[in-house]
Amino acid sequence: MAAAGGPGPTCVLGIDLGTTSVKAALVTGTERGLALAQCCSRETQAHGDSLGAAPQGMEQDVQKIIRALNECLAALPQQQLQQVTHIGISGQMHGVMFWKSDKGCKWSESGTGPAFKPDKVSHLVTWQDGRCSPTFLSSLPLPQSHVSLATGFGCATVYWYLKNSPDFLKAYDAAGTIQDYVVAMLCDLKKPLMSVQNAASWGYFNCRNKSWNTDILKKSGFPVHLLPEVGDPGSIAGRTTCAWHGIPKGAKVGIALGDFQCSVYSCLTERTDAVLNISTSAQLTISMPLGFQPPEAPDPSSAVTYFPYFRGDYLAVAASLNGGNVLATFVGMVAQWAQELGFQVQESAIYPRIIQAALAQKHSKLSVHPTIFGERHLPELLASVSSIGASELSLGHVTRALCRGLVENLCSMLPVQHLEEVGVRRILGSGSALARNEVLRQEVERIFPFPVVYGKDVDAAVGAAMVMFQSK
Ligand SMILES: Nc1ncnc2c1ncn2[C@@H]1O[C@H](COP(=O)(O)OP(=O)(O)O)[C@@H](O)[C@H]1O
Ligand SMILES: O=C(CO)[C@@H](O)[C@H](O)[C@H](O)[C@H](O)COP(=O)(O)O
Repeated sequence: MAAAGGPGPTCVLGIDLGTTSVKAALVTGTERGLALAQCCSRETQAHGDSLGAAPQGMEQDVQKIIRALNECLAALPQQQLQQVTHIGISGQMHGVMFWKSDKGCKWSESGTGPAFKPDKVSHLVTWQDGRCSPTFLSSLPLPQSHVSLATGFGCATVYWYLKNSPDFLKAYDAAGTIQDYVVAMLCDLKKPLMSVQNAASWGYFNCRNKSWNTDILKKSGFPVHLLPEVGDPGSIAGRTTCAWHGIPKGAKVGIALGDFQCSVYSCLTERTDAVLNISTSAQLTISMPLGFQPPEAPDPSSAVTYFPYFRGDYLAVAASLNGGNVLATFVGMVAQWAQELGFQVQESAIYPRIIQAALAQKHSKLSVHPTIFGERHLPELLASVSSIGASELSLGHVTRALCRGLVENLCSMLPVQHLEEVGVRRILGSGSALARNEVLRQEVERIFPFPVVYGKDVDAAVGAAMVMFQSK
């Protein structure tokens, strides 16, 4: 880990509000550098198809996300939480939730000190939401942003509500990502604050002048009052207004960050590193040269987009919609088939079995193109399987081919040859789906002609904490 920056914090809490799980990490600063003292993760189980009325909608129950957050903090050692002076928060990007600014949560005594629960809040419409069809998106004004607009992006979702359920928006006066919501509750912000990283992920945001496309949005009736204030990644959003799970009142809270950028920040040390993150989704990324500015207009057909990082830097990212979520869907399919055959099998028991089965099958001729969720640059190209030989039908063959297909799909978006041309010398692996799946790691090591180094499965939470050590 990087060395602590100066006399600053000594104990920082990092949080990642991911799509599948919440991660918390306690990072301490010592004279020998930063150290991960404790960590915890809890699955949110927050998904639910019936949560939202929209077709292809993908919403999460904010109560369940915050419950997982509270469980994580309650599981961390109290005496270390009492030493926390800074809190860094990251989370799933693009998504949007709404709340009433004066009734966003209710504080009460929990077993480990004051904690909050959501009050007048909406569900979280996540980055996996598909309610905004290509036809609907093309009916919206053209953004002045280098990021192409896509379904699941906050501004697109707000437009959807404006057109399909305008009364829904009238019930709220604040909006943000789930991580912006948590920052606003901890610091009692009347107006949410959002980092450039998350603003860029919503669409209709100009990263060059760090401002929303307010004129364009206003002309089309967009409720611009819902747009958060925007600040620089790494800046301080405020201080906690009360003790929280033993963390003293007055702890500095960083502006909320993107989970992907924090995963990268946790491990990226050389500009010749490429980072491969496989969590619910998957990303392959390289640093752009200092001073790089993205093009004024995006190329919607490009598989690579430019994410704002820290200190005005950008990352070139192959951001796939198909990562751990494809494996999770495959496991769910196996569980469903077993149930239809009269057997009850827990999904948590299926993961180790399919991984063991695939470890016994070093090779598989099956070819799986795994994009069951499409890709933003090719939304219509769904998954396919080919080269299906009679001897290739075991659970091990299929799992091995599926893991290989996930990695090959990322490489089709950001080819190995390009990595070699820009001087990449090492792959840094992050994300739980990678950390927990040896077959996936084997396929990564088979496909990339570079050494591969792996982080832990709490990378974004550690990255969010590390950012606080650099803050003033
Ligand atoms: N028991 C398990 N063994 C291996 N992989 C798992 C297991 N449980 C979940 N996963 C994988 O981990 C992924 C979630 O990773 P995680 O880092 O928690 O996601 P996020 O950061 O997006 O919340 C799932 O999509 C699934 O593919
Ligand atoms: O889709 C993109 C980027 O466009 C991904 O970075 C996506 O936003 C992130 O994976 C989400 O923030 C979800 O992250 P995770 O829950 O998969 O860790």
